[in-house]
Amino acid sequence: MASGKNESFRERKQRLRQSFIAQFPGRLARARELLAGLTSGTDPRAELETLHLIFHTIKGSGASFGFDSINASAKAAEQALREALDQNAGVTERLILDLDQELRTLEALDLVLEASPDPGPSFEIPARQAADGCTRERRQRLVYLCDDDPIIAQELSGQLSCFGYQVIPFVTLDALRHAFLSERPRAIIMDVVFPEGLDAGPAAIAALNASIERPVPCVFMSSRNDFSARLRAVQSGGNAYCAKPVNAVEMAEILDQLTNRNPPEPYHILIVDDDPDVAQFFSMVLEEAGMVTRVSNEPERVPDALDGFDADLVLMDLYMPNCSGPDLARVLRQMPGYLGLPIIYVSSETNADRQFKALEVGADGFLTKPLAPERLIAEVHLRAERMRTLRSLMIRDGLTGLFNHNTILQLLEVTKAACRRSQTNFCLAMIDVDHFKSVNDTYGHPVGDQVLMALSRTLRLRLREVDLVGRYGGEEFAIILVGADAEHAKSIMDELRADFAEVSFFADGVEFHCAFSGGIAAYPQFSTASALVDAADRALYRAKRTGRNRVEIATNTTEPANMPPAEPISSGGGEAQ
Ligand SMILES: Nc1nc2c(ncn2[C@@H]2O[C@H](COP(=O)(O)OP(=O)(O)OP(=O)(O)O)[C@@H](O)[C@H]2O)c(=O)[nH]1
Repeated sequence: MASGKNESFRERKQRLRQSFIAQFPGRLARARELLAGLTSGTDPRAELETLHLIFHTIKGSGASFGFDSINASAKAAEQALREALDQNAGVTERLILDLDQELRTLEALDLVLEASPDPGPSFEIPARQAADGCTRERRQRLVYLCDDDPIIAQELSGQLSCFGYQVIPFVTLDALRHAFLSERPRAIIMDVVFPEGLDAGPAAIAALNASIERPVPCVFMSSRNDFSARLRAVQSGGNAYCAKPVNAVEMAEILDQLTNRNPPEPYHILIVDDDPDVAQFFSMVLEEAGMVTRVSNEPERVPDALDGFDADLVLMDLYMPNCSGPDLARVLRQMPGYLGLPIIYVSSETNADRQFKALEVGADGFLTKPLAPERLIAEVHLRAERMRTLRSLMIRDGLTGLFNHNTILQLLEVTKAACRRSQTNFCLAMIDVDHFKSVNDTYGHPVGDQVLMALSRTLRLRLREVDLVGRYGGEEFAIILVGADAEHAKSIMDELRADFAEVSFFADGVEFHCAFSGGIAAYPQFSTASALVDAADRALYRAKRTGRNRVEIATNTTEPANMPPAEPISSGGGEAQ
């Protein structure tokens, strides 16, 4: 681990420990004061609750900052108070004596002495996500493809280049080895059977990887689909296996995963803890692991903190003044949008019954303090990842991976509200594949699906991160271009249209191309979501009516809303365009 980063983490941790040490006497004094007034107080239960919270916090924070000496006494005091509260036993002499004794032990501690030197973190925090994901996404990635059949090698390389990969085909293993020595590719696509032998492909990959430290990701492709071929491929370090004939769209998806084309958005974690030092400590650990955090020390502020944060997960303290973790979880569960938000308690509460009770209100897990940073990172990562997967299933279209119909409409509303506030332009573009029925009728539905997947990939790859792309339905797509006026949006869509028309599709040995038409409606000329959709749709139909393979801008004039009759697929060369 780089020492600079490690040192700064240690320094910040040290600062939080110092803050804990500085606050420790004050917390004990407050406990002493409450203890002295216990027998004469007007609301002994409330005072017992406050005392319980103080000892609980001391125990949890102390453990988090590595003060083991605090644990036994704080735990004993907390337990005695918990029992008194649970049994409604009130303030007994025994309880006061026990608390007094534990408090004396704590008051006698010298944390300053104990605190130095700081042992430092005993863990490695994974490196931050690279921040240049967007630039990298647009850069072409070098891939080697080796197949002794020159037609397959050329065809597949050509198709994959439409998906943003620079694919170099080789027809011999020797040529591949030679190229590998001079420049390392991001991935290799490898045939299995070569003139050298039935397993020559996997053997060559195993040999190449044996000579380097980090193996290059490899996808095997073969007309052999038997178990032993797949086993050999796995044993040679293959990451994926495609049976021939290879589908270029699927292969592109595999390459995306292997070359990490779309680095994931960092996880967004909200930390709720009434102890600012503990909250800061968790925040520091998670941010060092590349996550984005927001901290709230007051439960009543949590809804505001969640607003606009797009949290993947909430880490929540169990005992907080005025509003416990379970109460807060209940409040959130009753608010629109937070029903499925994962809530994980982080507490030094070890009693299984109380943990279970806290979970019953709809929380998702319990992490017990003290919590080693690497465990905190792993747990948060795992749960946030699962949340993302589930959420993605709900908001994305299964075929293309784009936002589904409902989601893109919701995003249109959200964009409109944000752009109204910031007085920013945006456009809605609706596009529709031309003569798509003919593609299905001529080449079959699965080939039609490939066209839709290829179009969605073109949109995802070429548009900016801030643009939002959804499958509006069937062969129609909706794109929200933030910050663009109508003319700018038209030039972007025209460029995309030209790119897409270049993509070669192959079916039954026939090459064909597809095109799309588009309609653009600009905000604030059309100022509601439904007016935008309506206007973009009408402009789209004008584009269809006036020849297809073109993009039109919506005007305020009334236009006919009916689709023109679809023309039959053009003959000659199998062109669907
Ligand atoms: N393969 C495939 N086809 C789909 C899907 N969703 C809708 N379709 C087909 O898309 C076709 C749309 O055809 P039409 O609306 O007649 O229009 P078109 O042939 O694209 O002609 P124009 O839009 O007038 O250029 C229909 O045949 C639908 O069955 C899908 O998910 N996959």
